[in-house]
Amino acid sequence: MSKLAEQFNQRKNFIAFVTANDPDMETTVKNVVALAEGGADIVEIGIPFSDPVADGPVIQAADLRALKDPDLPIEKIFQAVGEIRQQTSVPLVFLVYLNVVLQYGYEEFTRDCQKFGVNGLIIPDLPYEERDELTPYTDKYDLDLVPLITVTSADRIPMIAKKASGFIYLVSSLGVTGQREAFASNLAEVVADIKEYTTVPVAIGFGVHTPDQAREMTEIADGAIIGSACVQIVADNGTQAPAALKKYAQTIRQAIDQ
Ligand SMILES: O=P(O)(O)OC[C@@H](O)[C@@H](O)c1c[nH]c2ccccc12
Repeated sequence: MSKLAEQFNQRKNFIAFVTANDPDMETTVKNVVALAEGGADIVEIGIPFSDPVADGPVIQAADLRALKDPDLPIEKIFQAVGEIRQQTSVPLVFLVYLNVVLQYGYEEFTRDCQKFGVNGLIIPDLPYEERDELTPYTDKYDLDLVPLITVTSADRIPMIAKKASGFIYLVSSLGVTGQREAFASNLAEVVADIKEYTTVPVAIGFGVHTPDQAREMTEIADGAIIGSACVQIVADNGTQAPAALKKYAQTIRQAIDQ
């Protein structure tokens, strides 16, 4: 079983997200470790990208902060992962746009993911139809390629679910990443539908930010994903973010476990 999927055996998962190099790489390393210490089960690390089409204002702003280093070399992000790995075994997933992977090279990128200790990839702009161009490499280097399912992709669920690995990322509602007050009303049905086709765990993200919402999502599914709320804490606290993130993670953990 994959390390990501295995992580869901113990308890409902809290999956946190931070953008790499926001505000700098040293803080990113500390942020990921702090989130794990606070109770995050999996951490997504966003690779900053100049045209993050699926992202709302909070993560777009983080990408801008991260990219003030004009040519942020991906190697620097891999090195940071190596440093994180010396401090925690928390499963790590890269949230990366396809162009970044293409530029670096499918073989090289997936190889380095394995080498430095990344467990999976989420590629929001990878069309399902092109998934198989990458799976020879993700299989070779033992990485999970986490698919996204939207609440409107009902007829595609069987096809996507059958090929999923790690976990399935269920998008809570239409639109870009960022905080929302309301989610699609049929989330529980979509989860039930997915579970007819696979035993791969399902986590819900997009718009989750309060402890109550996190709990609500883990009642419906196997995990809750929180991105923009974590990134906003980084925006507000800069290099002091690790302590603030740890505290936030503890409140989410408590709400999920209660
Ligand atoms: O920010 P939110 O609304 O909490 O959603 C999670 C999300 O940030 C994270 O998983 C993510 C960041 N960038 C993305 C792009 C596409 C899909 C998902 C993501």
